[in-house]
Amino acid sequence: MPFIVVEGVNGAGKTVASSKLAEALGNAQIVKTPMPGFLEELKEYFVRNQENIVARVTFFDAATKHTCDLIRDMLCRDPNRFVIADRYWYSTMASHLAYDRVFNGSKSRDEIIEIMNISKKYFIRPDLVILIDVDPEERRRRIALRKDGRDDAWHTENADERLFVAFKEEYEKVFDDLRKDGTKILKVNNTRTEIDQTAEIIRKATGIMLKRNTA
Ligand SMILES: Nc1ncnc2c1ncn2[C@@H]1O[C@H](COP(=O)(O)OP(=O)(O)O)[C@@H](O)[C@H]1O
Ligand SMILES: Cc1cn([C@H]2C[C@H](O)[C@@H](COP(=O)(O)OP(=O)(O)O)O2)c(=O)[nH]c1=O
Repeated sequence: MPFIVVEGVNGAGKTVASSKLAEALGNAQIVKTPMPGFLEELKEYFVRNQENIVARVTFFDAATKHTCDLIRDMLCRDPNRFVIADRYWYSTMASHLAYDRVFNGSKSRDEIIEIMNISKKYFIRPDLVILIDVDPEERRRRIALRKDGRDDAWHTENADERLFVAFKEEYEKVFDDLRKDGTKILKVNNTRTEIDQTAEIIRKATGIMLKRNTA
């Protein structure tokens, strides 16, 4: 039941890396958090809403649970299939703590952690979590190259480097906890490598860490 999560800030290269990894693994399916089509209008509302961070995190938590339920079904139907999640619980935790810090002076920090720790019990634990990192300048360059130029991690005109820095710092804390509970973590810096080089690093490391042949 191989379940892999790909995490990273927006523009890190999660989507590209997930599809390259799925290609290399063969029998693999990619899911997203939130899944396209999951309560889209509400998602748009909450993506714009930075004031009520507790309502926002509750929505994204439910979206993550929805993705998790799909993953469970997929893994039950075909135990040999790899499922790759482009964002998961860790995004929801880290992004909302970052939001709260930058926009609300960490007013709701304890509440976000409490909500997320309740929901954690319902989540399937991944076999491997891949964290893709990218330096700020390169991330800016890649975001600017996007068709609409939007920084879609935040979908907001208030998106700025403070959020990016806070998101990365919160990811680090989330990953410290993850390491303590024994989850396998692969950290890859995607700043100075070409897409195919990054894909190759991830393919090889995934094979070794999951003891699978990914050649
Ligand atoms: N190693 C790389 N070198 C150059 N461009 C990259 C690299 N990895 C990803 N990109 C580009 O950066 C952009 C963001 O990648 P994407 O996979 O959409 O990121 P994410 O899903 O994390 O937001 C895309 O245009 C992608 O083609
Ligand atoms: C999981 C999660 C995602 N998001 C955001 C990140 C994206 O902007 C959006 C997902 O929208 P989507 O357009 O589906 O993904 P992307 O643009 O990254 O390919 O949801 C949160 O704000 N909080 C969360 O907890």
